[in-house]
Amino acid sequence: MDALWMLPLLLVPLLLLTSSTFVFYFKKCFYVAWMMMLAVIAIPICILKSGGRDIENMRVIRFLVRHVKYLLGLRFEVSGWEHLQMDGPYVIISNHQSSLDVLGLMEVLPDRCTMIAKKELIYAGTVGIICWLGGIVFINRQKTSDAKSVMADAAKTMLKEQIRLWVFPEGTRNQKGDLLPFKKGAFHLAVQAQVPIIPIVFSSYSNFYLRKEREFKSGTISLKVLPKIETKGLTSDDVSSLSDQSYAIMRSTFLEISGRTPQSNGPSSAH
Ligand SMILES: CCCCCCCCCCCCCC(=O)SCCNC(=O)CCNC(=O)[C@H](O)C(C)(C)COP(=O)(O)OP(=O)(O)OC[C@H]1O[C@@H](n2cnc3c(N)ncnc32)[C@H](O)[C@@H]1OP(=O)(O)O
Ligand SMILES: CCCCCCCC/C=C\CCCCCCCC(=O)OC[C@@H](O)COP(=O)(O)O
Repeated sequence: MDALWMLPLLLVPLLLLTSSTFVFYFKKCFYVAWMMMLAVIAIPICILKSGGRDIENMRVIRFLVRHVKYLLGLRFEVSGWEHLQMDGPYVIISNHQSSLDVLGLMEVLPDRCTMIAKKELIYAGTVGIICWLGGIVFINRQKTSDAKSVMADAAKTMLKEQIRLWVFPEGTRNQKGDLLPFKKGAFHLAVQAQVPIIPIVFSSYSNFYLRKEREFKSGTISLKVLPKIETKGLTSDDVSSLSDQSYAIMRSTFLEISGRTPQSNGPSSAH
């Protein structure tokens, strides 16, 4: 009888665990904290292995991040692996819905591949440090001329050091259920380096992750690697059509693997 007063106390955690809003915030905080902690482990390993900023550190980061999907109840179904089996440098472009994209990215990340990211990420504590150690190229989105010159340098480095770069051409995270119009940087980069573009499409997260509704359930994400798009012989005059071509195939793939039809999703290719 004495223990009866404890019943409400036991009910509180039970209610919390069944509340989807609580699960949402818990999983989000856990994700950030866990990645920060993984970065703490990765930093000394990377420094000991390669002495500082080096693209080879991405192997360490990839290895350490691969289990995180299980902790969040996420699964990735990858198709089109064969399109990544290619020698030499290339530019990967993919849609960008959330910071959770990092988990899918690490599923398919080829060797000698790093990313283009906004410069603010360098201030993200231990994650920022690991991004720097992994050779991530930081751009200032507020200053187009700076971003362009960093990308032009990146084109040279890609060839000199035989590296691959992953760019999110939408330029920002987007969960509107469609792709945002593409920015041109990734296409200039590929044309300047004369390397192929490999599009990779993540299916919509809307069946398990809804920011506004504060829902973060378990879910399966389809990741589709598409055939390369050649840029040999193209010039800056071809950048717009290259971007339009990439947008069209990625958008139709996005709608297809997200279980939607182009007609059911508002205006087509809204550039
Ligand atoms: C253990 C813990 C692990 C943690 C792991 C962490 C992994 C982290 C993963 C991190 C993931 C982080 C992910 C992230 O952080 S995503 C956010 C950052 N990424 C991006 O923004 C990439 C995509 N953006 C672009 O490509 C933009 O175009 C840039 C940023 C370059 C400029 O954008 P901006 O908005 O300022 O300008 P604009 O696009 O309107 O272009 C203006 C004009 O300039 C022309 N132009 C553009 N570029 C070039 C060029 N290179 N050479 C010559 N010309 C060029 C262009 O054609 C246009 O001219 P016109 O056509 O109108 O005449
Ligand atoms: C000093 C502490 C600062 C804490 C900041 C928390 C940092 C996040 C930590 C762990 C998350 C896991 C790694 C995530 C890396 C992904 C970054 C990302 O997705 O950046 C967003 C960027 O693409 C587009 O930015 P906007 O949508 O334009 O905005």
